[in-house]
Amino acid sequence: MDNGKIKISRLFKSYGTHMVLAGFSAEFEKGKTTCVMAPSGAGKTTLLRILAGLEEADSGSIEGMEEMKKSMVFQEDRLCENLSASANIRLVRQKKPWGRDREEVRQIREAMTAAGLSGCEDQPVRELSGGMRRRVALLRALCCDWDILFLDEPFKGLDEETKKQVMDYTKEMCTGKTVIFVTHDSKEAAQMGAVCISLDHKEEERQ
Ligand SMILES: Nc1ncnc2c1ncn2[C@@H]1O[C@H](COP(=O)(O)OP(=O)(O)OP(=O)(O)O)[C@@H](O)[C@H]1O
Repeated sequence: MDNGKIKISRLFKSYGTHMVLAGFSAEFEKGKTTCVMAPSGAGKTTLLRILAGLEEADSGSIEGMEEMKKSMVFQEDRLCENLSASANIRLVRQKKPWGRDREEVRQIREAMTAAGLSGCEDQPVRELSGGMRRRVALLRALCCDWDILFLDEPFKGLDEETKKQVMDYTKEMCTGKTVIFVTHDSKEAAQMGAVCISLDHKEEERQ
């Protein structure tokens, strides 16, 4: 086993009679961003959920990520509506009460500023716009202790200018780390400096 790679071999996953993953195999290089591209419904989220341990494959193997701490941005924001933006970001961190750890306050403020959310720290997320909530969800996943990050269309719904700002910050935070990124948009993949692989292989695998 090559320690620098995550090796996925012949993953199968069906829902009832619907085969979503039909023997998917790939290698993801550690320390790099890999983009998984495929049309809608091809099974990208299913693959991420299996890799993140949220769902089991019917068969196949995944090697090389046993010890890795995982973080994920889902397609949905999955925020706690009544908590503030900063409290949502801190939910998945080990922490002292907010304000006691000056370094943490500095880090979160800096991240929020980088994502264009300066001034929203104490605002309940139910009062934020869709694009602001998306960025809180992204920061929550980025600002915790992780070895591998799964991004499921993380920039969806952001306007072009905000998207560029947030992508630049995300790329900086992901430099040298292992990221698996799902998108439909090849421009996003290029901007993230990602190596692209396709999931659109089902028919040839079935033959
Ligand atoms: N829990 C489930 N039960 C039944 N079918 C499911 C379930 N989850 C996903 N599917 C089906 O599996 C297929 C792949 O879904 P998935 O969400 O993985 O695709 P995707 O490539 O991420 O799509 P999109 O780009 O639209 O998000 C779809 O046909 C979907 O309806």
